Amino acid sequence: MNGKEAAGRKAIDEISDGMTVGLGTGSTVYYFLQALAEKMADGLSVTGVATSEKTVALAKEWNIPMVSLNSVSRIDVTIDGADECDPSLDGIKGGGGALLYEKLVAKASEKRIWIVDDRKKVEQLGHFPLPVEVIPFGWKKVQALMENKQYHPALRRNETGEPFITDAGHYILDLHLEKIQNAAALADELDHVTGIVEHGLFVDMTDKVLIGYPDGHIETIART
Ligand SMILES: O=C(CO)[C@H](O)[C@H](O)COP(=O)(O)O
Repeated sequence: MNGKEAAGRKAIDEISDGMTVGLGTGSTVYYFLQALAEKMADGLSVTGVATSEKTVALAKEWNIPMVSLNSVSRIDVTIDGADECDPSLDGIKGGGGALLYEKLVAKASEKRIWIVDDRKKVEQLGHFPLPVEVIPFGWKKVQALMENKQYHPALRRNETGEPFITDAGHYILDLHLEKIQNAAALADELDHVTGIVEHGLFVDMTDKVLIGYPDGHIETIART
């Protein structure tokens, strides 16, 4: 057991029969999907809405029925990972490149729960590079703007050195900020830059965080 596995498996307690569940992306969500598949083999019935092609593939492998975001009127709960989470339950997501679909699914959800290991818990956001999804057309203009603002953008690349392409066909600029003084203000600023499709700041969007520790225990922080 490690912290990610502990948190991922604990999230199964949030799921009831008949729910429509948003399925996040990443190595912590992997453990949640595994636990979900086990429960479904025992008779639990849920429908999933995936946040990435990777999650679609895992869900198919584990026979978790999937529907598209367009075809559901509501999602009961979404279980997703995060790259950093601060004491107000704001965070950075998109380390796996799925931030756009993750935010769309999160916004369509009644309840949003993050599963993280203890290394993701921070006092202040920003040490983890902030992913910003940009359209390929003219992306260097957005990069130049981010450079002018001293946001230290770096184009994300894959193992072969090519630009990383998101499931929606966009590029990612990772902003090396070190410290984010005001997450809401930065989110608002990035929301208004032409060419930026989405960013990985999730502000006021999470209801509960399950933090897993290496010894298997869980710390729960809920929005009050
Ligand atoms: O935002 C994400 C993907 O876009 C992930 O939730 C985040 O990167 C955490 O991943 P992991 O659980 O593998 O550490």
